[in-house]
Amino acid sequence: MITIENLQKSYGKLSVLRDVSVRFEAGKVISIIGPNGSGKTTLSKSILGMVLPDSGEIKIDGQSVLKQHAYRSQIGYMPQIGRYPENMKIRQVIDMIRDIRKNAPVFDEELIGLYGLKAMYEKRMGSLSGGTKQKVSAALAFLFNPQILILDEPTAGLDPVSAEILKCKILKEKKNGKLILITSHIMSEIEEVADEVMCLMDGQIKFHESISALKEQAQEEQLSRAIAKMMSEED
Ligand SMILES: Nc1ncnc2c1ncn2[C@@H]1O[C@H](COP(=O)(O)OP(=O)(O)OP(=O)(O)O)[C@@H](O)[C@H]1O
Repeated sequence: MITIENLQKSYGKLSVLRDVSVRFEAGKVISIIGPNGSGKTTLSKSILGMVLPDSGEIKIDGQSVLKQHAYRSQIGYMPQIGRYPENMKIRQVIDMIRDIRKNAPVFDEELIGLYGLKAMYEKRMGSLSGGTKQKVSAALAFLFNPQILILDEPTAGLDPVSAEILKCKILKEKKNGKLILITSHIMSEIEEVADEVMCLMDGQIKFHESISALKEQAQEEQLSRAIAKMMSEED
C-alpha cells in the first residue's frame, strides 16, 4: 500500500533519512521505533507531505505522492502534540475539519462517542487537559474513515481506560483493512497492537520484522529484550 524507495532527507549537514526503502501493506499495524532523533517523525511527515525529501520516492497504491495533495484525504494523522486554536470550542474544531473534508463518504464518530466528547463540546481547546486534547486528536484522525492512519505516540498522556479504548479502535480498524503506522516507545503497547516493528537508527532501517520473527531471531520471549538485543547488534 505504501512503498518508500531510497528516501533521503538532510537538514543542512545533518543526514536524517539515509536511503530508506520499505513497504507497508494494508491490514497491518506497524510500529516505528528507534532512539530519539533517529528520523521517525521525519519519515512520518514525509509520508504526510509535511516534509519534502531530498530524493527518493513515496508511493501509495503505486502512485507517487511527492508534491501531490489529494492523497492526503486518505490519511488520518494524530500528532504527538495537537496544536489547536485556543479559543475554538471542541465542537467548532470538529465542525471545521468536517467542513474541510465535506466530500468524505463516511464519518466515523465512534471515538467521539466512546470518549464522551459531545458532553464537552462547548469547552474551549485552550482550557482542555493534555489528555482530553489527545482524545480530540484521536477522534479527528479516525473521523474520515481513512485507509491509512499515522499515529505519533498515540496513548502517551491518555489515562489507562482511554488508552485501552484507542488500542481497541486501532485493532478494529486494522481488521477493516486499514494500514496503521504508530510511533511508540511503549513496549507493551507495541506488543498488544503491532504486527511488525520497524526500527530506525541514524536514519537507516536497522530491522523490520514481524513480532514473532523478532523474538525468534533474538531468541528472546520478551519483546523489549528482543528489541534491545536487535538494536545493539553490529551490522
Ligand atoms: N525542521 C528541522 N530542522 C532541522 N533539523 C530538524 C528538523 N526536524 C528534525 N530535525 C532533526 O532531525 C533529526 C531527526 O528528527 P526526528 O524528529 O525525525 O526524530 P524522531 O526519531 O522522531 O525523534 P523523537 O523520538 O525524539 O521524537 C533530529 O536530530 C532533529 O533535531
